[in-house]
Amino acid sequence: MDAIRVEGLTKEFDAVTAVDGLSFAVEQGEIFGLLGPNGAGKSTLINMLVTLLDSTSGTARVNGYDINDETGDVRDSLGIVFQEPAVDEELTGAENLAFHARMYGKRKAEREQRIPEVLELVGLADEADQPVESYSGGMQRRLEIGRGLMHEPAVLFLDEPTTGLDARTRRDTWGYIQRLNEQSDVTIVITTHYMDEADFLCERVAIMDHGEIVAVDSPESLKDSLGGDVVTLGLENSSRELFARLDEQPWVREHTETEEGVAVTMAHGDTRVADLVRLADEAGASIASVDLRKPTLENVFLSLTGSTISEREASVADRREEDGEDRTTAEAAEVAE
Ligand SMILES: Nc1ncnc2c1ncn2[C@@H]1O[C@H](COP(=O)(O)OP(=O)(O)OP(=O)(O)O)[C@@H](O)[C@H]1O
Repeated sequence: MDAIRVEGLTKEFDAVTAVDGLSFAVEQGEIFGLLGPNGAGKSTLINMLVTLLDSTSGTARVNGYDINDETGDVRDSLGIVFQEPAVDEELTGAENLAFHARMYGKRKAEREQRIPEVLELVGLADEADQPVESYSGGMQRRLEIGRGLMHEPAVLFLDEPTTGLDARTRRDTWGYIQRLNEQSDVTIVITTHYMDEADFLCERVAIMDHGEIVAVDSPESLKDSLGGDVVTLGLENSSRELFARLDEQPWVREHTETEEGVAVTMAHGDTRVADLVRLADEAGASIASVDLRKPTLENVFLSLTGSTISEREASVADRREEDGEDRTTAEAAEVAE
């Protein structure tokens, strides 16, 4: 059974189709990323999957339960960590977890067993009895994640888990997320607009744009679909012999003469630089420079959508500024429903 199976899921707000007929599946135990610029529809999708928002049409199952007909079972089987802080700063880490566990109806004995387990998982065992207001930003985020794990959900949703954290703390947080996925086998769904986060953390990534999924695959395959890494050799003398030798190599996908020398496309370019230097040497070409470029998920997004993520975010920000009032009204109507 898939952890999540989505079929034709759609959400329309008045004038906007925020999620447009999505179909995809998340396997059990994987870290799955929803990657896209602000406004792509990630939060709307997650809110439907966790049953906080009704869909306009389509279906989805989370842990086998239907999001329209079995909302209670869906909620019991998942954990969610929102972007906004949900822990009480005046309580200690352990007290926050105890409070959450009581809300989920866990008995005292269960709570006493689960709290230290969770604190250990998120690396806060030593700070369990300190007030949360003394925690750093990264520690608070880890406590939020721990809170989402208290009732042992099969699927954990993390909405933009490292937004607002500095670079070092973001990397540390990725490490904790990976470890808890390995240690507790929980399926993790992350929304992010950070390319490096999706690349580093996720086994598979769905790239979202304008409410649609434009590609789903592992970061490696997505990047590989662009044709491979490009190593550019700057040459002091143009060498026909080198081009002939490159033609003979089965691992060379393509080579093009450039102003400075030759650009060679291949998989795993970093392991081929030594081969290229040897070939140039054998062909009597002298190398002036070597440059290795690996495609990023940003390049993948650009090739699939024709814009960079930042260009998309800038245009969404402009649009939101223009019709800010309408959005607020629509949101209020939605909440009131
Ligand atoms: N309550 C609402 N009423 C009207 N339009 C909405 C509402 N919620 C979202 N939208 C619109 O739906 C689209 C998708 O928004 P959504 O928040 O799901 O995107 P996102 O990828 O999660 O981006 P962000 O990270 O900025 O939340 C956007 O065009 C947004 O303006």
